[in-house]
Amino acid sequence: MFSFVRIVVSSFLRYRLPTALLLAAIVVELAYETFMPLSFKFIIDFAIVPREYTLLVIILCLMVSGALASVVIGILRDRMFTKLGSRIVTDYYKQLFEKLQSLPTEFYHRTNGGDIVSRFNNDLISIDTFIMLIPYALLSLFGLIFNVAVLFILQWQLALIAVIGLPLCLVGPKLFGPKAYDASYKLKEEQANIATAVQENVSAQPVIKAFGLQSLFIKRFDDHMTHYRNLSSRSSFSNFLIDRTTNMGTMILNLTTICVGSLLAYHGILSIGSLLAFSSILISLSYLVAAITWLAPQFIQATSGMQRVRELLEEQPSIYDSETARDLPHFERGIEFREVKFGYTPEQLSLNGISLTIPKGTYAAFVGASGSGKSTIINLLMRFYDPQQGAVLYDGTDIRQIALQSLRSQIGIVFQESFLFRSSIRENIRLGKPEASDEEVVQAARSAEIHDFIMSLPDGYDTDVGERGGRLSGGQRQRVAIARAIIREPAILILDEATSALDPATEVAINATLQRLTARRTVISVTHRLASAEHADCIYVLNQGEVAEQGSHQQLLKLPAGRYKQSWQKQTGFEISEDGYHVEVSAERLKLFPIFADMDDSFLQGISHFFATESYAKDRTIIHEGDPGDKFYVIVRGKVEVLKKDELGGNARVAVLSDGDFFGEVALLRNVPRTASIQTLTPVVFITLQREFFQDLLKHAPHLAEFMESRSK
Ligand SMILES: Nc1ncnc2c1ncn2[C@@H]1O[C@H](COP(=O)(O)OP(=O)(O)OP(=O)(O)O)[C@@H](O)[C@H]1O
Repeated sequence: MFSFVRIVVSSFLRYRLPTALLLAAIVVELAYETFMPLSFKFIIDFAIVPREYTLLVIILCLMVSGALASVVIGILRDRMFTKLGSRIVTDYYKQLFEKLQSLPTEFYHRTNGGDIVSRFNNDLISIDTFIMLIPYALLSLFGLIFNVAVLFILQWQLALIAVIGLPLCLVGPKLFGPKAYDASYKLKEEQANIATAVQENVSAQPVIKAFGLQSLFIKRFDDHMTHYRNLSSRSSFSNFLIDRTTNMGTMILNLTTICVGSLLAYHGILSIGSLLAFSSILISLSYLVAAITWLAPQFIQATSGMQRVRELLEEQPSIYDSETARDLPHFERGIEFREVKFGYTPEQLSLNGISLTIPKGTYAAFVGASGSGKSTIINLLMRFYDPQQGAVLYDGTDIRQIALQSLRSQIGIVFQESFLFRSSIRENIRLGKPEASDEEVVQAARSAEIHDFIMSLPDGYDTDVGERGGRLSGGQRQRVAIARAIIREPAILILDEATSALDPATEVAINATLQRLTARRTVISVTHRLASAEHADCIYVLNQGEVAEQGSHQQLLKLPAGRYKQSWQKQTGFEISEDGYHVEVSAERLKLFPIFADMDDSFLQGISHFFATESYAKDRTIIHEGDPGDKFYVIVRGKVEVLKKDELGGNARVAVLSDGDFFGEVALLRNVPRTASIQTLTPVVFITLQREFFQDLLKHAPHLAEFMESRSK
């Protein structure tokens, strides 16, 4: 609590003049408010009883002008304070937001989005509410001190009783304050959990609907609510107890002093005017104590809110410019990974001793199965993380010795799903180079081959792209993202699965654009789709965090039984029509599936005509665990995840499948329930074969039917 007061005081001290004026205004108001009850003594004892008319008029005039001055000064103070208070609060918002910009990717991987948002939504708002009450708090606190001082001037014995009794009022806050603080802090944590749960639930609606998980999530939310209810009632009850016990204290105090005061007045020890002044000061004291107890819960909420805000402000970024960091001069020679070992967690290495060099002006592609470490290469190249061993070097300089801003300003990156901000197309492109002229924006859009489309829109470059770019198609979004990356004329262009989430026709078109754009540039591409890497100068095939093979497409195809060759064979053999709605598969390719491996070519030729093409958007559940199985699926393009129900009723990912992978072969032979659910992670094109067609064909080849049966047993 003291640190909260210290932080608030230091925030005010940054604005010394307005703070000094504010305090002066408060002193004037206090003087008037304390004088008011005291006026009874002067009016009765010095003017009415001795019948001093002139003095009476002077006192009344003083009271009226004092009231007027107090009102005017009060309004000025309100005006001044609202400006000062909101400036201080916006400073906190800014500090927190700036902090978020400085925190590394690793922080965002381990922190819930809802928790961060809740620090803005709940914690800063409780601080805001209390700061706006500060003048009121100061008036109440200093009012208490001023009034007690006046009591001593009036009658010290009686004042002593009041002062001894005052701590009675503080018993409640002392006893219940820590409990209220604790409950308030936990309540805020739970509010953050609820925000996270709601945020996750909204994003996961397609999965929730597809798997019929509504009741499971309602049950989980109920658990949150039970916890929230308990914490909320604990927090409020502690605050009520503080309020109630303080009021009891003031009641006892008032009663005692009024009784004693009346007895003193009866015996002529205290004048009537003093008794009246005394009791009205006591009444205002009770109001002040009530005000302070009303403020206590706000103070407690703000203190626990400030604790959570400070936790975030004190978060130490793991990636920052070292004191010796220098700007990277224009990128000239190349990038080197030297014996790089890196793991996101101590238990698992995601890159295990990577050594390679990418010379300037070349195209390097990283390919490999899901989880092989492709994205991790980019995370280290961008210095989102630092390696635990070895080093990443640009032009021979360790990346840790390069100023981050100068490094990233030379890199343009296109992600798999490029985030567009809710503003115009022009502004989205310009984000790549904030100082770019309109001509440069148009030039970048032309290079990304989206200028004509933009010009066909009624608002052209001023068209609002909608939330996350939702008013544009996936391909258009990606082209805007390409324009955003190249407007800065980056020395290095990074493509992180840049075309993987697109439908086949759009993918082909954007790959063609990229091929034109990437000529003579240093390009680093990460992709699971080998066709996108075919033209690279060097392809690195990653396997479990190591480079398993490297070389050009032709060199890699020559490696006998090489990983690349196998993956290439797996991903090729499909002919996709231009619109992407029809896929032909060759008999040769079918032979690579174990179920067809021993069948003769003419039979496979026959089967190939019975494959249907099916396309699905991202986040669709195409197979539910337990459903009857009647189809064999081959992924022509795209990624799916295989999910199995866990003990808690949720779905656990057991594998990720991509181009050339297949599932459900047993469904060709008999009707067995699906053993897992399949959900698309990107738009996916499948070819599928129905059991009834396959079985019909088998009828014409009885020897194969027998063979298949024997294999399946
Ligand atoms: N933030 C993270 N925290 C912990 N482990 C991670 C994290 N990101 C990736 N990993 C792990 O590191 C390994 C390499 O992951 P990476 O994302 O680089 O693979 P990838 O080849 O890009 O896979 P994909 O093609 O599925 O994106 C995987 O085992 C993955 O589980």
